[in-house]
Amino acid sequence: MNTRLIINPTSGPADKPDLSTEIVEALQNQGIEAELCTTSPDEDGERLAAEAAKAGAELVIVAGGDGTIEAVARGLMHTQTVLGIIPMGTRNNIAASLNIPNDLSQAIQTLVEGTRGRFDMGKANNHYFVEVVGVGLEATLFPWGDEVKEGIKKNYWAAFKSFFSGIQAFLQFKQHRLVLRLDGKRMRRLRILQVNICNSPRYGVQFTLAPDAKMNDGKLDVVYIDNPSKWDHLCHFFKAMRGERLPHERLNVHRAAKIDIKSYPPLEVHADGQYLGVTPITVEVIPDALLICVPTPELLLKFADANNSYGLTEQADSIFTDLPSISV
Ligand SMILES: Nc1ncnc2c1ncn2[C@@H]1O[C@H](COP(=O)(O)OP(=O)(O)OP(=O)(O)O)[C@@H](O)[C@H]1O
Repeated sequence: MNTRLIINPTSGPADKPDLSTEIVEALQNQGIEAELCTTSPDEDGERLAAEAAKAGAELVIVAGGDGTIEAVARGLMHTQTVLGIIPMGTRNNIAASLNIPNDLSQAIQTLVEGTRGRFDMGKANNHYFVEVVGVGLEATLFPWGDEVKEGIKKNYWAAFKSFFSGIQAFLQFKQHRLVLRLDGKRMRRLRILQVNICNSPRYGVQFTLAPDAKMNDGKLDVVYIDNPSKWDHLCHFFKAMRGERLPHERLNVHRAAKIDIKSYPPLEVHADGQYLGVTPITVEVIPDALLICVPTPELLLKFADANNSYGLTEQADSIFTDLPSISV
């Protein structure tokens, strides 16, 4: 089978060794001969993936974190090339949302014995994303989050300073008035700190903000607390980090295919951590945008029996048992 392997050798924690050789060997042991390409700071993987799809590759395997997987996904959108995922990042939210294990041998077993299914992506104005759009406080804080993440890899003092700048920005941030339209229907005006529009259940620092979001339902989950205090907001996110939902009477979850947001004054927007500017914004689902290789329910049971430490997210029942597994 015509296969390309795209590796980001820098994905994951700073002390993680480059596992390229192990990955290539582990694939070869399973009969997968892949053409190896590596990403660089100027080539995130999108072009490498698009090029492979154009050349007729049946499978593009990406070994990297969420940023690299997302770039490769963009390159494969609306093609017949299957995306295979070997999670190598720090957070691995996309893999977790698709029940793909972090364990290298199980991820490769998924490529061999798994099944392919079509999954949705999202579009925020003209930007394609896989996980989430955040409008408001989170988008304002994201640059500090990234600096802390980079600082932890390279310079603890810089991470510490960024952390305190982030706290200052959090304290200064005020509620905004916002008008939300779901599938063209007008909603009442809200007062919010943040609205999230989720394609996948999990994103960021392992926030499971939309535990019921499915990446193959042709919808996006819209999550917000109307008129929250800063304390409500913190509790909401600490709960989401533990995979739980805050019991709060003004916590709202809606499902829609198209969401329009206006706010006064404008709020900052990010999609999967990339800054997109400020509101107004239109976010739409792109149904069935991507073919991805995922574990079958039987494989998930095998993985659970093997007692791996990975938390499965209950998407198994919506994953495609009727499609043939990918042959290598
Ligand atoms: N060869 C390379 N050298 C340095 N940086 C690279 C290289 N290839 C890609 N990058 C950078 O890696 C980043 C993407 O990292 P990625 O998201 O895959 O890993 P992560 O941040 O550790 O994982 P996660 O997003 O799951 O937490 C991008 O900023 C990209 O520019």
